[in-house]
Amino acid sequence: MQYENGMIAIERVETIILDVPTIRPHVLAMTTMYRQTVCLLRLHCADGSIGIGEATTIGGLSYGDESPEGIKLAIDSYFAPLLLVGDASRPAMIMAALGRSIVGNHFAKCAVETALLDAQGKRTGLAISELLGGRVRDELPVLWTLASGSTADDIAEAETMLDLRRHKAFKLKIGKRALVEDVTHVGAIKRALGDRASIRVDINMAWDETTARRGVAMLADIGCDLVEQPISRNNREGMARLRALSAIPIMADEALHGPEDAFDFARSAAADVFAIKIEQSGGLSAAKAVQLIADAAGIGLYGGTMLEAGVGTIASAHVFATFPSLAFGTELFGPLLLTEELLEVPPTYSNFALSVPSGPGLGIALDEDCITFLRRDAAARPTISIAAMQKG
Ligand SMILES: O=C(O)C[C@H]1C=CC(=O)O1
Ligand SMILES: [Mn+2]
Repeated sequence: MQYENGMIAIERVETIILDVPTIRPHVLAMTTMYRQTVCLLRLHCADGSIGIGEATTIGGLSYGDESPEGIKLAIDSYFAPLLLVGDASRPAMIMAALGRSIVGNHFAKCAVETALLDAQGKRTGLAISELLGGRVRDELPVLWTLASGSTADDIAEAETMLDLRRHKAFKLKIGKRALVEDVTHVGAIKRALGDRASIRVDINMAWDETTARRGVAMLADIGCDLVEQPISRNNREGMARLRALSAIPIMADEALHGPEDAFDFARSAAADVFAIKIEQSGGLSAAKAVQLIADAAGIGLYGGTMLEAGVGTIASAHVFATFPSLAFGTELFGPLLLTEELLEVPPTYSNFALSVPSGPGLGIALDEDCITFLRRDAAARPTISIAAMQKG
């Protein structure tokens, strides 16, 4: 229904769970990923526009407090009734209404806001980055995570990425093994790559503060450039103490759940850098608010990922493209970790950067055959093989 007063109804809210294998096991302190599970959202609007959004987590519930299945349930049961009475031409009004009625659920809110802005962009002819105030860059530097679980394989992978000119900054996932073993692993990779690459580490909260104090000093000595979330997301004072002692920047990730956390981190001088994630922040506008707080406080910025597939990655890219300064680049490599490409035209990675699409909305289209193939609820999966699909 298109209302006489110009309101545009949302006629259908569609959520789909997709399971996508990873190209290799991805070893993090809290889980090893063999696949990525995506909750895909489509908002079918009365003017014929369809907005798409994505909510993706890492390792089900092992990283944060929302899971893809839980997000689907929340959207189907609690978001949909509110969306179905909303005006799709007023995304901010809908998001404010959702904020009043639904506590938390940041990942689900992010998927909804992405889909609303995608539809709004399609109907106005503007890219999401332009709807968010305008982009200041068309390309984003992209790092790669070395997390195969083997030092030799990680070095070989990094050499390949450098040869391909795809990545020249690498994040190593540590915290699972003993401290000295981890530092030896980082040191071996740094020695092998030398000045050709920037090496950073992500501990994913696996250390206590005492271990972190030793670990950060050891990492600084071997040429590591950045330490991400070394301790619990609940230990903000510990982060401030580590930051005060550290010779290299300390970055907050898991502890940052939107503007309120960002404000408190800035006030407590508890991080040098913020890893901004659109899902953890509670949506694209909330991520923008985190950026503004960081800029005002002189905190450096890094564009983070929840290892989203194409939709969430491009939504993040639109937001990060609006950041005036992005001193530490981004890690928007999610689609490259997956064996299947969900988009009709894959994201472009070249010269160590991701190109931000410029078409209306997200500027992307889903590959419907691939979605049909990957959806968990497919009654009968098509017999066509993935290899055959890739050949076209
Ligand atoms: O940053 C995280 O903690 C999660 C994620 C981002 C890149 C990666 O490999 O894992
Ligand atoms: Mn992290």
